[in-house]
Amino acid sequence: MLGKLGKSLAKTMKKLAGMTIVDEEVVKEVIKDIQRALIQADVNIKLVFKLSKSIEERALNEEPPKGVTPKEHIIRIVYEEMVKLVGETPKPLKIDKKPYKILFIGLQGSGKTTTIGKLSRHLQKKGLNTAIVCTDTWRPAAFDQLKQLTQEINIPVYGEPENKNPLEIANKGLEKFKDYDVIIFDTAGRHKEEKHLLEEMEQLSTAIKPDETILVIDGTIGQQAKEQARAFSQSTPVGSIIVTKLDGSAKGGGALSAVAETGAPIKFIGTGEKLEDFEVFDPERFISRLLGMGDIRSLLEKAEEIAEEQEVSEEAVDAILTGRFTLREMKSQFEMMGKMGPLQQVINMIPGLDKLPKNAPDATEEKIKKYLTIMDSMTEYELDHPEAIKHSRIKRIARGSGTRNEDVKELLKYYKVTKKAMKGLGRRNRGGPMGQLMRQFLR
Ligand SMILES: Nc1nc2c(ncn2[C@@H]2O[C@H](COP(=O)(O)OP(=O)(O)OP(=O)(O)O)[C@@H](O)[C@H]2O)c(=O)[nH]1
Repeated sequence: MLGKLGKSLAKTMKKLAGMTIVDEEVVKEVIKDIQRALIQADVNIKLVFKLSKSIEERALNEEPPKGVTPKEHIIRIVYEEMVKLVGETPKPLKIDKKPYKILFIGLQGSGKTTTIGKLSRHLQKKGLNTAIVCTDTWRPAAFDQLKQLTQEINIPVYGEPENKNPLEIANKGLEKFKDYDVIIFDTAGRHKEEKHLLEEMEQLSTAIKPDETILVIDGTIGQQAKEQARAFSQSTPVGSIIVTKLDGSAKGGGALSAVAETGAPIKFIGTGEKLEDFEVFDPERFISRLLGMGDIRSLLEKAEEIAEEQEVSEEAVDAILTGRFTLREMKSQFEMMGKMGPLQQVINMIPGLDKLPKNAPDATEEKIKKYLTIMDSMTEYELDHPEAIKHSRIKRIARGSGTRNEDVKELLKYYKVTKKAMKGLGRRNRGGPMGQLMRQFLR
């Protein structure tokens, strides 16, 4: 898969391995490497600069969401920007009528005939009855090539190597295969003049009335793919594109990005000479493989989960700012602690609360864990009414949580001090600077 580009990008991403803070130097170095790799892959220089600018801006300015490491954050940005470069959402081929007619166009040698064999196998595997019509009158051997390619998979091919009229062949084929689910039309890839080739495509398109016109582009031509896509789409409306020969091609990245730039969706890619060297093009999957990361999905899911948890923390902030601060709120704060950093650090950021650590017991990670265990042994009533927790309840809670009475008392003391310090906040405007600050630190 785009061998060299993939290798160098995967190597580049490894540079991020030890990064614990967003290190500007490392980010710049990584961007330089990406630039170099993409330019070598013949990606248009303007696109490369646009991409590196967005990566740099986002990497240095966007705060990593809590719970996402700086390394994961940068990988995610690189990944998202690279996906944009090749088209974002996958556009699958939808076979929604019968017979579904697909017209294949593309220059000679682009891999058109081979790709027709590949697609017919792909559709057949999906349970669709597929047939092929060969209208290439310029290269009579194309018919034999198709027959040979599809022999072992039992797909019928219609053609008349002696007939010089492609429209006639197309119509006959259409009639012959009218009961099939899909009919694929192969066309000529050359003419005496390119102009005539495009005219022939136009005529065929009018006669066949295809449900989909697929342009096959040779991935080794790099960014020239853009011009080719334009030229064809001017004579025949091109529905989608298949980029071939991405195996081992140094310029595949250029071809893919150039095509994506025209807005025509890339539906499949060819990755070898054999019928099975063919895959549905999914920009996200493609880029994760290129960056050498199989687990990018889970990384994105993690970021989404954290975003959801942030919504919960907003609720907690609202509760506090409206003056409600029971053990329940404190518990939910503790539960979010893992995502927010140590309480001490959080508290130190709030003006007015900075005095708290001096007379409050330290809230270390370990203590927070213990406090959570203790609160798990409390009843709903106790969580909502901390003032009701006296002697016998303390004893029961300590026993239930496997802690000592002193631990429960320490937790209650911690709660009281915190509540006192928070009291002043409640009366202030929720949208005021204090509210905003609270929201920020809980984010
Ligand atoms: N490595 C590699 N080779 C491919 C791929 N697709 C096609 N080829 C090769 O490219 C060459 C040209 O492919 P064809 O399918 O004959 O090309 P065509 O576009 O049909 O050519 P015309 O019939 O002359 O228009 C053949 O040698 C194929 O084996 C691919 O994805 N990877």
